[in-house]
Amino acid sequence: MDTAAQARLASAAARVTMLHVRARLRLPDFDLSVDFAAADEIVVLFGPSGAGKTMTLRAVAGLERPDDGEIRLDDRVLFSRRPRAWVPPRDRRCGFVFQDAALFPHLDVSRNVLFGARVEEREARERLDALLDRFRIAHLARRFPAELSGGEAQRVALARALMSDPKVLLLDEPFSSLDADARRAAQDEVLDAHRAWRIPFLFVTHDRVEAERMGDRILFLDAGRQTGETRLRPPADG
Ligand SMILES: Nc1ncnc2c1ncn2[C@@H]1O[C@H](COP(=O)(O)OP(=O)(O)OP(=O)(O)O)[C@@H](O)[C@H]1O
Repeated sequence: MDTAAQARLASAAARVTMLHVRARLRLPDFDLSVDFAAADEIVVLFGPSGAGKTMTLRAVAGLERPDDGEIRLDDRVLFSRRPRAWVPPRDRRCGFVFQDAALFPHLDVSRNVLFGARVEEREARERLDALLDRFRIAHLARRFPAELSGGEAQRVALARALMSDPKVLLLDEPFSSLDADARRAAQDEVLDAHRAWRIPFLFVTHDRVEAERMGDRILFLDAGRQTGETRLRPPADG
């Protein structure tokens, strides 16, 4: 990768960010109630189907409005019940990688990634090239989503989410449709990206092996409640 572009990606990553999530959300069957913080680490949200993992990510991204609580990135309040505060999703600086990649079918790989851009065109082009390179998808730049494998599509989704220079990355069971080999490769890709970006990653899975492979910390969720927490790796210095 071009060294100037690499440095630019890395400098965006150098900022230390702390995400604070305290949210209560009324759901049809139970109240979701979560209270945790994430530093520049990978926090896995782990639990059975319907536990509230996706809803937690959606609340952080601003796709759901909690009934109570506060969500904060460093000092910036994204949501608060009292006093009232609400930052719309597009201004939250949260990258989101969905279960099925959710690429725009009518846009090629380059345009899908560029869609996340928040900067002027020349800089966006430079970031695009660096990200295509980093995620080994430069040779796929002109292909459309229907012409990609599942693993390639998720690499494009990851590049698109990071294109916006997010302060937090949300990943909702991103690899559940991949076979074992592709899944392992994709997990390595995310671990590698986390080492470079050093921002909080919230990673949802209901696969125990994946949770232990990916997480610095695992938060256990069941029927909307946090039922426990395990730290797998010590916090990074500083
Ligand atoms: N759009 C919605 N409107 C109302 N309730 C919903 C909606 N989406 C999900 N729920 C409910 O909220 C609860 C939490 O769902 P959520 O999708 O967060 O679970 P999850 O832990 O991510 O599960 P899975 O592993 O199956 O994706 C469930 O009881 C679900 O039925």
